[in-house]
Amino acid sequence: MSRIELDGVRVAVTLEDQPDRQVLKGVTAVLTEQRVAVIGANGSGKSTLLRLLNGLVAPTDGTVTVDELDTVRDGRTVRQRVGFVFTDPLSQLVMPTGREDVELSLRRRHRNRADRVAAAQAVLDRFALGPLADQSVYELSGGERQLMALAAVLAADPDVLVLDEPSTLLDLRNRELLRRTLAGLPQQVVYSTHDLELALDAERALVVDDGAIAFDGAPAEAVDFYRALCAAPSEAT
Ligand SMILES: Nc1ncnc2c1ncn2[C@@H]1O[C@H](COP(=O)(O)OP(=O)(O)OP(=O)(O)O)[C@@H](O)[C@H]1O
Repeated sequence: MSRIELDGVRVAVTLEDQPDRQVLKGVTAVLTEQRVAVIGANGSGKSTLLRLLNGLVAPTDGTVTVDELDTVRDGRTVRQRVGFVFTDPLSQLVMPTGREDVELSLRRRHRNRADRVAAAQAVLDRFALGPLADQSVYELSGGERQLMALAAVLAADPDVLVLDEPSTLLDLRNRELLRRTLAGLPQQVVYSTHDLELALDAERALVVDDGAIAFDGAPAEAVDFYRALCAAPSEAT
């Protein structure tokens, strides 16, 4: 399993009315479990936390390492090892069709075209996406695109898979397919989700609240903590 370390990570952004808006306020955690879920309210900082893991977001202060590789200094290598599945599949699917996208992901593993084509077909079959593989990605439904984006990232066989709200667009059957797929993956998987059932599948769950890790532990307790947090009157009211 990989070892992900966040050490004193602060992420600040500059907004017109807030020159030093704190999106993450000093996050420290070592993630070694195979499946880690990140839950929390809208805007709490979950996506930002996940984006740190493959260098899509750089810490303003502190460091993030994956197997001792620094996500900023060794960003290119980290991105080869850490696959990232975006919430919006269209920010990810860069080729006209799903098959081409999956084949693109496989170019590093299979230099030979025939091997690449066969491997792409195997990945597409795993998600029952073969019949949709040659359609324009713009003609696919949101859920089909989401599965296609996951297939394309998995094709590259990353050591760590990071998924930002992977089940948002999926119907019940495809959500179950996603759950089975994540449960069966040999690599480390870190995902954010508003789907609390999906969160319960993890071995460890982080609850993010207002840019900080408010709870870190067993998923069932994390879900209880999050429910209590949501039930508590907000400070703003
Ligand atoms: N680059 C940025 N510039 C300005 N604000 C940002 C930036 N990145 C994140 N934020 C703000 O930081 C907060 C946390 O954003 P983030 O996307 O991490 O939240 P989230 O927990 O994933 O939310 P959701 O559940 O709605 O997807 C939000 O208020 C967001 O608007």
